[in-house]
Amino acid sequence: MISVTEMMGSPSSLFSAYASIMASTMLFRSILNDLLPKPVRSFLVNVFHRLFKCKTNKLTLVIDEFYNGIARNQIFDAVEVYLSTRIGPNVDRLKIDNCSNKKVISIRLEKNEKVTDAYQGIELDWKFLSVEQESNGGQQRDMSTRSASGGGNTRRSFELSFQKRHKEIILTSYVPFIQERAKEMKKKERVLKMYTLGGLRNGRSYGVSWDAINLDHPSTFATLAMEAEQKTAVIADLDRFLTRKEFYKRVGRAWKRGYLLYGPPGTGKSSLVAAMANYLKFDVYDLQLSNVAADSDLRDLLVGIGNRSILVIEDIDCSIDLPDRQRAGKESSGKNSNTRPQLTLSGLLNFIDGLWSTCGDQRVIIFTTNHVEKLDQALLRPGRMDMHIHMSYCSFHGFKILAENYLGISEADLVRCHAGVLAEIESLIAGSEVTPAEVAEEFMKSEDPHVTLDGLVKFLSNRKTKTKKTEENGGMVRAKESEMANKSTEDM
Ligand SMILES: Nc1ncnc2c1ncn2[C@@H]1O[C@H](COP(=O)(O)OP(=O)(O)OP(=O)(O)O)[C@@H](O)[C@H]1O
Ligand SMILES: [Mg+2]
Repeated sequence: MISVTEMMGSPSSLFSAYASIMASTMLFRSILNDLLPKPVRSFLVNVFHRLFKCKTNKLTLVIDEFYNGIARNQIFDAVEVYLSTRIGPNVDRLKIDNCSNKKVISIRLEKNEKVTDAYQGIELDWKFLSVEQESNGGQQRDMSTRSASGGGNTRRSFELSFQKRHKEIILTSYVPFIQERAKEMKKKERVLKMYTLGGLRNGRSYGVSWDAINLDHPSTFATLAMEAEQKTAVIADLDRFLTRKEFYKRVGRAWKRGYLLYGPPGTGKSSLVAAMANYLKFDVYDLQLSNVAADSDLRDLLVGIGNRSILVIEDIDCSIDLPDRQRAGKESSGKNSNTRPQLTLSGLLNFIDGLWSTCGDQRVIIFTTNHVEKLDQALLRPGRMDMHIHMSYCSFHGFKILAENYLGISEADLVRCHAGVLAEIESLIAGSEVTPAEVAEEFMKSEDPHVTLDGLVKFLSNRKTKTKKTEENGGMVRAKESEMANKSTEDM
């Protein structure tokens, strides 16, 4: 980079100097092209460039989006947030998006846009770059290149230029200042992100990565139908987790917490994940294990997860046929040992306990399952998942929360205006295996509370009759079977 300002005087002389340099560069190049072989040519061009380059008094810091091609560069994220407050009249193009229920518009620079800033009297020039990379056919990849926002194989970076003599102050004071400001801003107007697995580029040559969208899930602890003590226990656990940085450090444990949510479909496991994310203000990383082919991909993904985040692995029992440790061991020593290594349960557990624990703070991991009985014991043993949360069928308490959410009727109003139907619902709902999702669906059918509550009574009665019939049929089948069994023993 040539610092013309330092070498020349007025603007017109600056321009003519620049023009003459450009002209001589072009002339020099064309002579070289005609006369000299390529290696000599490139050598001379390098020397020519270096001659001018050594006169520059500007330093440019390059801040790539990804560090090592895997982990997000936290400075990049901070700069992106910080620069959104520094946009001046010279910027022509901006990207905006918003998260409807939060009324927050997030503003980002478009590619090649520039922003100027000043810090302790130092002039600073920022530029945002976004470059589509050529595919390299699976050979060595550019380690700063990943896709973070759905774009293909794009290298996104910021460049910060300033006078060289300010290097120390910029690195030791300005950059930390940006990080601090960004942290404050994020805390105030935090728009949560939901990360899912990105598409594989070039077949498998670029591995796997996360794509982000804004997380706009309305579920909160207030809207969640859950037993009161259970809800209080989960909230208290999260609060404790958030404030125990020193504790985790003192006892030498990674600052992470694991939750296993289990229960039938439609009982609110995914809703609880969203409520936890909204409560903690943590981003969510939704990992579909069935799309992860090998331990090495899993490692890349786990390292690429930011701090203050929730990693969710839904339906752990059926998302992948995780071979248990013994089976995996036997297979690897058998004839298939030279095939591509597959994702194993031990690989998964090791990442949770090992690698991931050592890099990063404030991580929550959540597994959900409909079939806790199918899970490998290794996953259930104490210390692996810190809290097991059973999401069950809708209770009377759960019904009242849903009535308030969906119909806007408080418990007091239910007692006052719908006492008769309320008593019926209380007796029907106990022991009936109706999920909160089913109750919520009944509540969606009409806006008139009388109609809705009567509808729910009908639904619960029907369910009770059906359950009774099924039980009776089951009983008859069992009686018939034992009768036949008895008969066959008598015949012998
Ligand atoms: N406990 C609950 N509290 C409030 N709403 C609920 C609850 N359970 C279910 N719902 C409603 O039902 C819908 C489905 O629930 P959700 O996806 O959370 O269930 P799930 O347990 O994750 O089911 P699955 O096991 O099929 O993934 C939600 O969008 C929500 O509207
Ligand atoms: Mg779910």
